[in-house]
Amino acid sequence: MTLSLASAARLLDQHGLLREIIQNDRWSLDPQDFTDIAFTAVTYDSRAVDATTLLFCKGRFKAEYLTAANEAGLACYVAETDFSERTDAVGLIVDDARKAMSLLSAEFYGRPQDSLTVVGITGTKGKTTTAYFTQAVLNAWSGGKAALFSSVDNCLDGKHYEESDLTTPESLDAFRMMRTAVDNGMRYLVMEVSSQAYKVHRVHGLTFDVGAFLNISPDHISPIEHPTFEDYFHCKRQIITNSRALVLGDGCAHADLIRQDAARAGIDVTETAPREQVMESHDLAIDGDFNYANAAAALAIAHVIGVPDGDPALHAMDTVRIAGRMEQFHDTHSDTVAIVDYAHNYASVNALLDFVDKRFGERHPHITLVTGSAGNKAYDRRDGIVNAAQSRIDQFVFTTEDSDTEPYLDICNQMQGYITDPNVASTIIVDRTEAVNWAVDRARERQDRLNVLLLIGKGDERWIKDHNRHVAYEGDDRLVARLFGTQE
Ligand SMILES: CC(=O)N[C@H]1[C@@H](OP(=O)(O)OP(=O)(O)OC[C@H]2O[C@@H](n3ccc(=O)[nH]c3=O)[C@H](O)[C@@H]2O)O[C@H](CO)[C@@H](O)[C@@H]1O[C@H](C)C(=O)N[C@@H](C)C(=O)N[C@H](CCC(=O)O)C(=O)O
Ligand SMILES: Nc1ncnc2c1ncn2[C@@H]1O[C@H](COP(=O)(O)OP(=O)(O)OP(=O)(O)O)[C@@H](O)[C@H]1O
Repeated sequence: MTLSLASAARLLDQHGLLREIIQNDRWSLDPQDFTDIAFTAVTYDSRAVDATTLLFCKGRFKAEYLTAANEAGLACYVAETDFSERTDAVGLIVDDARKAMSLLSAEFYGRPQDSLTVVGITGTKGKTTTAYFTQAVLNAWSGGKAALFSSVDNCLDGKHYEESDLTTPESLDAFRMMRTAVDNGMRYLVMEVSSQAYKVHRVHGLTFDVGAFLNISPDHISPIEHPTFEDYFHCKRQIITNSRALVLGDGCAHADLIRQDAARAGIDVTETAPREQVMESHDLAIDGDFNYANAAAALAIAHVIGVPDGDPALHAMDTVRIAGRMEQFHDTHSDTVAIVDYAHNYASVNALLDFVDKRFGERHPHITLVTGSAGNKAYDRRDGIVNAAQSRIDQFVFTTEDSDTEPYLDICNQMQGYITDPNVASTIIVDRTEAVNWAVDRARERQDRLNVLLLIGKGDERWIKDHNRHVAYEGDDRLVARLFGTQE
C-alpha cells in the first residue's frame, strides 16, 4: 500500500480538488510544511482510526465524531470542512470528499483496476442478471478468474459469494475488494453501476473496459436519490464517457442520445442482438423472456472482450439461476404456482406479467400480487407497480417492503389509493408473513382454478429493513416453500 500525506496531497492537487492543507493554525498548499505520514489504512469510519490511518469525512459525517478519533491518535483526514477546532490532525481540505476518496483509495490499494478487465453494467432493469450471466461466461472462458460486484452478492475469487449491501459499493470498499480479487488471481471484474454510484462519486476516476447500458425508464426518483428522471438518466449516462467501449441494449429508450454521448467521446458502440435471436441458440434455466435480453447483453459484452462467437464458454450462462429472481414453487394442496421475484417498479412488474401471460395465460389463472414498496425513496414505484398490474391481475395484497422512517401502513394505503380499476380486489396486511399466508389460504379455497401468486420485491432477502436496520425475515422463497410443503 503506497500512499503518504505528501503523495495524497499531490494527487488531489493534480485533479484540481485540493483547496489547502490545514493543521491547527498552519495553512499551506505545500505538503512539505507538514510531517509526512505513510498511511497503513484508509477508512470513512472515525471509529476505526489510529495514527497511520487516512480518514475520509463524507456524507452526513458529524464534527463530533472527530473528538474520539483525535484521542485515538488520528493524524490525517480528508474533508470539505476545516475541522481543526476538533482535532490536531492534518486536514486535506478538498472541493469534493467523495471524489477525493475514490481517487486516493484507488492509489492506496495500488490501482487494482489496472490489473483487471473491468465491465460496468447499468440500466434500470436487468443489471444483476446480466452481471451474473457475464461473470459465468468470463469465468468459463478464463478458468474461474472473474470477480463480481452485484446488488445480491459479491464474489472475489470466482467461486465464493457473499451478500452485498449496495448495488455499487462505496469507492473505498470497491478498490479494497478489487485488490483482494487481483491478489486472488482474478483477471476480470463484472460490476453493477447504479445511478447513485455516479451521483455520489463511488466510481469517480474508474474507467470501464466495457460499459453496458441496458435500458432506461423512470425509477429511483426521491429526495435522497434523484430529484427528476432527467437527473437519474444523466447520472447513468456518465458510464458512457467513462468506458473504453459501450454495449447498448436492444430497444433502449433514448438510444440516439446515448449514441451521441458515445460519438462525442469517440467510443465504439456494440448493439445487442434482439432477444429472439438469443432464444434460437440458448435455453436459459432462469424464466422470463426479458432474461434473453439480459443474455444478449452478456453475449455482446463477451464479444467485445474477445470471447469468440460460438465458444462453449458462452453457454455457461444457460445454467445460471439467481436466488430470488423468477423462482417458481408449486403447492402440494392446490393448483397454485408462486413466483418469487425481485420486480419492484413499473417496467419489471410489466415484464413479469408478460411472462405470466405467456406461460399461464391460456388457463386464465387467478393472479394475486403480494407487494409493498420501499419507504422514504423511489416514490414513483408505488403508482408504477399498481398501474403496471391493476388491469392484469385479480387481487393485490399490499404489505411491508423495506423502510426507513415511513410507516409501512402509510405506503400500503398510498398504493391502494392509486387503484382506479374497479375489477381488481385489494387488501392490506402489513405483516409480510401473514400476507403470504393469507394469499396461500385464499388460493387453496379456489380449487377449481389455477392460481398464480406473485411475491415481489424481496427476492431471497432474509431481512426486512425497518428504520434502515435489518430485521430478520424468513424470506419469500423459504416462506412459500414451507407453506407449500415442497420446493423446486
Ligand atoms: C445516499 C447514499 O449514498 N448514502 C450512502 C452513504 O451514506 P453517507 O455517506 O451519508 O453515510 P452515513 O451512513 O449517513 O454516515 C456519514 C459518514 O459518517 C461516518 N461515521 C458515522 C458514525 C461515526 O461514529 N463515525 C463516522 O465516521 C460513516 O461511516 C459515513 O461515512 O454511505 C453509506 C456507506 O458509507 C451508504 O450505506 C449509504 O447508502 C444508503 C444506505 C443507501 O441506501 N443508498 C441507496 C440510495 C443507494 O445507494 N442505492 C443504490 C441503487 C440501488 C438500485 O439500483 O436499486 C446502490 O448503488 O445501492
Ligand atoms: N431486461 C429486463 N427488462 C425488464 N424487466 C427485467 C429485466 N431483467 C430483469 N427484469 C425484472 O427486474 C427484476 C430485477 O432484475 P435484476 O435484479 O436483474 O435488475 P436490476 O437492474 O439489478 O434491478 P435493481 O436495480 O432493482 O436491483 C427481475 O426480478 C425481473 O422481474
